[in-house]
Amino acid sequence: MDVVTAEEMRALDRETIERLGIPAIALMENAGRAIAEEVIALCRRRGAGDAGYGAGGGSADGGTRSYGAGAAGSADGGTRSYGVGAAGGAGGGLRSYKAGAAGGVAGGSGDGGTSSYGAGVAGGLESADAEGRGLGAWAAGGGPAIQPRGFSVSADSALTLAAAGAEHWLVLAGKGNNGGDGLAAARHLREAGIAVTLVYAAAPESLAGEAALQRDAAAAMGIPAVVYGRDAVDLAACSGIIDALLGTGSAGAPRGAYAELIAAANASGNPIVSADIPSGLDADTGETHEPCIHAAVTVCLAFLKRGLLQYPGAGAAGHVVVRSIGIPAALARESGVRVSLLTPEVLRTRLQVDVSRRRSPEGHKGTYGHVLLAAGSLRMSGAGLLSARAALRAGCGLVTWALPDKLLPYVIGCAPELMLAPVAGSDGEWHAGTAAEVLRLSGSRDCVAIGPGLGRFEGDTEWLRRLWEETDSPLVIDADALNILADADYSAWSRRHPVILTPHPGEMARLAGISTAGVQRDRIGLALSYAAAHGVILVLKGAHTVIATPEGQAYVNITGHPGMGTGGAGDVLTGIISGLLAQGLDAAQAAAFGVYLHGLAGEHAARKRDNPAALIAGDIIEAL
Ligand SMILES: NC(=O)C1=CN([C@@H]2O[C@H](COP(=O)(O)OP(=O)(O)OC[C@H]3O[C@@H](n4cnc5c(N)ncnc54)[C@H](O)[C@@H]3O)[C@@H](O)[C@H]2O)[C@@H](O)CC1
Ligand SMILES: Nc1ncnc2c1ncn2[C@@H]1O[C@H](COP(=O)(O)OP(=O)(O)O)[C@@H](O)[C@H]1O
Ligand SMILES: [K+]
Repeated sequence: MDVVTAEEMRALDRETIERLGIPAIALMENAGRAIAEEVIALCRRRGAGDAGYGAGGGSADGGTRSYGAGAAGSADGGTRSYGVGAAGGAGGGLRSYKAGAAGGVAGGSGDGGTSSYGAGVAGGLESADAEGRGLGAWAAGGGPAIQPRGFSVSADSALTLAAAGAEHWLVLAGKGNNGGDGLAAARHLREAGIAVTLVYAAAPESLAGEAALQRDAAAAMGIPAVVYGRDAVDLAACSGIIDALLGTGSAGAPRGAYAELIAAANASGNPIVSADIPSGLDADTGETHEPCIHAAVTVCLAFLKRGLLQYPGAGAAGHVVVRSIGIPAALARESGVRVSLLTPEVLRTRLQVDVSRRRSPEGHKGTYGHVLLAAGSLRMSGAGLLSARAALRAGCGLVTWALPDKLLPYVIGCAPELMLAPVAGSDGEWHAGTAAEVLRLSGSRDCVAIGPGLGRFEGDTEWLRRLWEETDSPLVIDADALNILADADYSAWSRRHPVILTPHPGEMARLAGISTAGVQRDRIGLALSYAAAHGVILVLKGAHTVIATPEGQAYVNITGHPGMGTGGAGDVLTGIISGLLAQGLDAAQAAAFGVYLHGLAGEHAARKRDNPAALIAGDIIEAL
């Protein structure tokens, strides 16, 4: 699934309208319809008493694929493959992305529009609803009790709601195309029997283009409308709010009526469904302006926007559903969009990773590679142990752990599967003179990982430079080895094999020479620019870890759990990536798949505890 900036989205929009000839109003209609369907899905879930938004009914849409990324996301045996709706329907290409914390399989909206009677049914509520209405209408019309062969009738299950009369939604409409999307949604909701009132943020006469057409269509249907600042509006007096104030055309903090409506909507306590992005969010960076909508659901149109994946924006967006609106998905790649969500599909198709981690029937330990780890010091020997054990669990054949010799007696037996290679360090610390020994050990290894628990020592820059320049295999650089790099001007260091850097935001700040807040402001943008400038694979850790390649490709991971914020979790990641490298994955594959597996293991580990706060790094290894 591709992830775009606002500018890329505008270019894709133009391309669709101008080159493919798909009218802008058609895209807006599709957007409005999609938003209305998601509002109805939310109403159904609420009717079913589901407070979280992750447990809706199944999908009747053959083209609907849901991707669960919540803490207790879809339990699919750990493969996280897409859930495909049971029955066929129209409307292919609809994809949803679930980022909420609530469990369950994300419920797509049903689209039984072209299905024959009784087929194309969604799970639970939707099917009963669709059939019930269809029968009722038929009977009321006095038609035959038995349908003639070859003739079929069905209600539009996507737009049917059993208790529609209990709902009244306000549509907050800005004067741009985002407002136009909201106005189109209002008509579809009205068609579903839901009461709707439009709340214009600006004088309706100021709307232009397609948004003005939507304004006129809504007026022609007699949908009631008020103008904020001119008419009295009580945002608490409704059952839900569509936020169609600002989208990707938003610039800076919301002003005037927009700001007041956003604040009032948040204060109303009503669920808010945002069109495309929550108003007040920077669509590119994920920064939230003051004020910013706190949405229950965001119906993102056509492609995921970067801001919806980056915190705090990802938090403000609630449950994110990406809906296709008629812009061909393939256009993104063709137009040079280089950021994608790290899904199993992306791992398989774009990164060519064998996600099954299949073993050859005739394989042996030599088949799966050998990791050399230079890590651990007196006070942080556990970091090395965690990395080494994680590398083994990632499936590599052998792991040799090079460590200061004083530590040897203490770690012998901790992990009998490991090979230990003591180097000079009678005080339990690393020394510059060990470079030659580490280099010798690295000679017959498939990759080298440096850093967890390493500590700093005199001459460490020159020590790292030698390993950087002379090891004849891919390198993974973590923890204190990153701090050594940050203090060195390593741009002149030569390197023949790929390097993977795995900084957390604090380490990234030191590497980039900016503040940690500066790192978090636009993680995707920073990861891309740093990786390209320094010719490294960059793994910027934290919630929604970003993996960026020197060639300008980035992947955003959504596996993981807040319980993973615990000492040593990063050491485990270093081990996993190294273990995958040793098995022959290339650097981008190992970094991306390693991050993905690490997050997945964190989720599994969190589920095993009574409370995920109890999670410790070793649990992640055991859950691999
Ligand atoms: N493929 C696409 O890109 C499509 C986009 N659509 C929608 O169009 C949106 C983009 O529409 P627009 O480019 O018209 O822009 P927006 O509708 O996001 O906002 C632009 C309007 O808001 C005002 N504005 C901007 N920043 C403001 C601020 N900080 N405070 C107050 N007012 C502000 C501007 O003066 C302008 O009138 C998307 O987010 C999406 O919802 C859909 O119509 C379908 C097609
Ligand atoms: N809220 C979160 N959601 C997902 N993953 C997280 C979260 N918090 C931490 N992690 C993951 O846990 C790991 C922590 O790494 P790091 O900060 O380097 O820990 P340490 O240095 O103690 O090993 C990273 O891979 C990070 O992405
Ligand atoms: K919006």
